[in-house]
Amino acid sequence: METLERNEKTIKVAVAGAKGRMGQEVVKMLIQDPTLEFVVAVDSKLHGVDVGEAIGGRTLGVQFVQSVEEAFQKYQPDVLVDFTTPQTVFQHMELSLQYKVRPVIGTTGLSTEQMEDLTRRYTEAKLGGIIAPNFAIGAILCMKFAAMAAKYMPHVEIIELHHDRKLDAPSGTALKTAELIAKSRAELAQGHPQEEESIPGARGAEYHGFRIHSVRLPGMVAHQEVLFGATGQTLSIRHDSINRESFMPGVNMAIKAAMNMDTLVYGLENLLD
Ligand SMILES: NC(=O)C1=CN([C@@H]2O[C@H](COP(=O)(O)OP(=O)(O)OC[C@H]3O[C@@H](n4cnc5c(N)ncnc54)[C@H](OP(=O)(O)O)[C@@H]3O)[C@@H](O)[C@H]2O)C=CC1
Ligand SMILES: O=C(O)C1=N[C@H](C(=O)O)C[C@H](O)C1
Repeated sequence: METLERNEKTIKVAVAGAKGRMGQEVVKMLIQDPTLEFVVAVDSKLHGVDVGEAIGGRTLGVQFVQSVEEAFQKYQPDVLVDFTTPQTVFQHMELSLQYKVRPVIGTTGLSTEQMEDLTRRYTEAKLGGIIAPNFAIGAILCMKFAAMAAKYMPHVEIIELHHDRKLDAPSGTALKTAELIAKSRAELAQGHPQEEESIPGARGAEYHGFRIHSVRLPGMVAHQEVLFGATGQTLSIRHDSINRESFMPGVNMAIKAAMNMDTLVYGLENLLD
């Protein structure tokens, strides 16, 4: 049986959601980086099964355990990478805090209140970690460019497009983009004041006076277009992730950065600037 080499100087990483679309990419990335040690994965239905075999690759000598708590108790990882569901991620972050395991969270769908609560508690505990709604560098640039443009072209709508297995809407990326736009543009109610929807939802979700539209279709991965309008001109800023490898340099960077941080940050841009 082929097994991963163990090295005391590496960063020990646990993965929650390793059987999922993103989790499988994370596993591939971890086993290619000799400075990272993939020690355990979490999946309640697959406990005891080798992760490599479960995701259709070579045997890795790393097994699934039933819960994040079991992973922490048995393997004492330095970092938890989480790509699970909006319903489970908050509890995983509470356990990370309790066991002092640094979280690298890609899972979207945490509420603003949950995020504020976690940020306060992690800061008090001086435990570093990151919640990033998008780990692709192009998506971060899309958000930044959109925030810059909104200052000069405040009429804006966001269209985000994803695969049809996605649970949350709007996407975490669209929400973060919207937050940045709302901060940089003057408050403005867009569209015709007497506008009416003949089919409810036709104009999308309203956020601080502008609209967010969510498209879900098979064949899509992760895409976002931010559209601006002004007299006689429009501007479109678009990002496309055409595969899930696009997120991996960001996840790799976050794992390493988390080891040297003592606060919880929201957004990959916090590690870049
Ligand atoms: N930040 C970023 O750059 C990106 C973030 N995402 C986000 O990542 C998340 C996952 O996306 P994706 O990989 O497509 O989703 P998937 O549904 O493919 O994967 C989620 C995985 O989590 C597992 N899971 C569910 N509950 C638990 C639990 N309590 N403990 C351990 N594992 C659990 C699921 O197992 P089972 O099916 O057996 O329940 C599944 O294998 C989403 O929130 C998505 O928005 C996605 C892409 C990029
Ligand atoms: O579910 C996805 O796939 C993605 N989710 C994240 C989000 O909600 O923004 C990041 C990326 O868009 C892919």
